[in-house]
Amino acid sequence: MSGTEQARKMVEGLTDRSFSPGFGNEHSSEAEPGALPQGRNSPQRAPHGLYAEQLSGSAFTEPRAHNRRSWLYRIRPSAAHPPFVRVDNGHVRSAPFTETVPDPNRLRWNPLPEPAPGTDWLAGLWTLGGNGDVTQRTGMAVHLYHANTSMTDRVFSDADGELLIVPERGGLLLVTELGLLPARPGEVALIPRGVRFRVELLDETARGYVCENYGQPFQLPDLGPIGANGLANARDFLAPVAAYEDVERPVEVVNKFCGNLWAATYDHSPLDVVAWHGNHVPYVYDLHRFNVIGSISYDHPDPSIFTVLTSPSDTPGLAGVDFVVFAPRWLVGEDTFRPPYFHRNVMSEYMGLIEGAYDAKAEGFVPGGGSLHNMMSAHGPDRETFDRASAAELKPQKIDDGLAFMFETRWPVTATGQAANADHLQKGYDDVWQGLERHFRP
Ligand SMILES: O=C(O)Cc1cc(O)ccc1O
Ligand SMILES: [Fe+2]
Repeated sequence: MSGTEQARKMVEGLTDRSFSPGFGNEHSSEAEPGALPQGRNSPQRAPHGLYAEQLSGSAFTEPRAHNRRSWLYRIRPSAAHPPFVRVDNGHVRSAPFTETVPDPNRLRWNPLPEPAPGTDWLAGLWTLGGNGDVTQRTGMAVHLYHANTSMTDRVFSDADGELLIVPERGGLLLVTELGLLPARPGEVALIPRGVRFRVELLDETARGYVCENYGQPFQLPDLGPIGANGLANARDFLAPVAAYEDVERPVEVVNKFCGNLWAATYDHSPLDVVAWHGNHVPYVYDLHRFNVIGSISYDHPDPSIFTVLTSPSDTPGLAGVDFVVFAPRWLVGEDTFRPPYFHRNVMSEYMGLIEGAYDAKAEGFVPGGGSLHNMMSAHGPDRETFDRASAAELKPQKIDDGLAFMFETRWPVTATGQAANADHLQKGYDDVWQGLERHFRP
């Protein structure tokens, strides 16, 4: 059986009981009866001879509402490993991004080229740009991936931040310390800072996007006057249940630490957590569950209304990074230019397309590609979209042929050298706004 078939079989075996729902919950799970200690975290001898280990994602002293940690009960402690040594960073880059100067121009890329045979998810990870500083735990990076092979006897963890994975083509099976999470195009998965995982492919190739968030963990946005329900509902986020592997053979553990990749070979799989409890957990979310709220009178609402997850910065209301989705919805605005308006924003916007088309761009913005509109850059509908939307008959219209998203950040995104010089960087993107004639004739 090929790796892909095996991964598919594992996913077919998953049921509703293979997931623990809720956002930010205290989850608990055991893969063997009695493996999870009751009434305490650190008994003198953990059940079944397991080792207890705490993994924290926040300082111990942070307010309870922000406090994140999980207790893992594992076959061997993570500490049992030889020294980590530097390995090639491949196409992975980190903040501070200094290979190019921040560019005020509007940039747009085609999808990543085909990977060489035998490229796994980590080898296929390619950094487009970002901001902040990994050592200060501020900012974010935009990565893309294109892979054709499952990770085998190697796992990855990121000390620099959490990873929001946005598959665009091909399903993934994330085999994590806390259990199994499938993530297909249209779903997003989050791996918390420091959690080890392996990516197996459910299809021949896998392509997608990753937001690496160095800052405060993503949380659900406050709803304000929207009320107690809406946007992404907490119950639709799914954490895994405990599932461990008992593998005694060399496994390479790659750790991204302060911008570089380091590796140590364990003599066993570190995905050996038999039971766990806590709230520092991976999760998956189906973007089709997003409850889209918009204008039912007039005007195009600001895209903050489409926020799925937000990573607050130290200034209230000013996100280090927001994850925003443009999901199928009805447009009913009267006397309204319905697509995104022309704008110059203080926030910087990286946009990607998961399927179909985006309502502000008639062509050139394709699934697997992406655009970067840095702070204050002028953008909005291309000429074709402007002409069409200005003349359209305003009957109720369903936008149902596209799923686009945005990583929106308070700091400008500086491109990596490989992104600024990529063959797949589109030439002449500015032209989409050419030919917007003057109509004003006083
Ligand atoms: O297409 C964009 O540029 C993103 C965007 C969408 C929108 O509906 C309003 C403003 C905005 O920046
Ligand atoms: Fe924009």
